[in-house]
Amino acid sequence: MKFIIGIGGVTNGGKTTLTNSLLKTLPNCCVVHQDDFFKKPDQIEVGEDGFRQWDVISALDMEAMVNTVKGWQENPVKFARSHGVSLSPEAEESEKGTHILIIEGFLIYNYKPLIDAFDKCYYIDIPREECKRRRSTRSYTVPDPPGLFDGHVWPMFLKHRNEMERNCDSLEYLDGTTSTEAIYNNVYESIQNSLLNKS
Ligand SMILES: Nc1ncnc2c1ncn2[C@@H]1O[C@H](COP(=O)(O)OP(=O)(O)OP(=O)(O)O)[C@@H](O)[C@H]1O
Ligand SMILES: NC(=O)c1ccc[n+]([C@@H]2O[C@H](CO)[C@@H](O)[C@H]2O)c1
Repeated sequence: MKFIIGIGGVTNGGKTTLTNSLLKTLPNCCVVHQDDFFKKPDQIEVGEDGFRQWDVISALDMEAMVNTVKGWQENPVKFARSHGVSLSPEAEESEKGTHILIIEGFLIYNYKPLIDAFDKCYYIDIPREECKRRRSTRSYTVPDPPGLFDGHVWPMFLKHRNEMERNCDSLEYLDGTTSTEAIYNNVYESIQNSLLNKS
């Protein structure tokens, strides 16, 4: 059985933290991080507002991301091996066993060719001020210029959140201000229930 889990949500909501905990405990579990598909800085458009437009879908090579997901769907055993993920003896025999893929990122529900792939769609939310506070402690490969959060990151987040709600009808919202343990326990239990129902 193949099972694809989406961990979406606002920047700094805790997607990577949750994903890393799930990767440690879910069996035969691979991951695709949307941030790995950002285009190079010189390919990112500069908007009328003067900011490089990082928080839009065209900043990402989504075709390459979808192809990576297809690679896992076609041969999860080969994908796991080439990404250093160890498999249970049962899962080593291709069609036997359960293979899980986590797709993690801030715009994973805003690209139509990806939406149908998900068996489960989680979405982590945090309030604006908490998001701004957490973001100010982070350092990305390209540091945020002054004013980026208020001028680009948050307005784009609001736009995409509306768009996503129109695209997806099976989102499960998670409160990213609760403890990392509480979020993990909640999601782990929900995944176990879904796996039981699918098998
Ligand atoms: N439940 C939580 N409570 C408080 N802080 C948290 C929680 N989860 C994550 N954090 C903190 O928030 C910051 C962002 O976490 P993380 O990298 O997991 O978010 P993200 O959603 O993957 O962000 P991005 O998409 O911008 O990379 C980190 O400093 C992390 O330690
Ligand atoms: N990973 C990167 O290359 C990069 C560069 C510049 C900005 N970002 C930010 O990452 C967040 C998504 O995780 C977005 O809010 C981008 O602004 C990422």
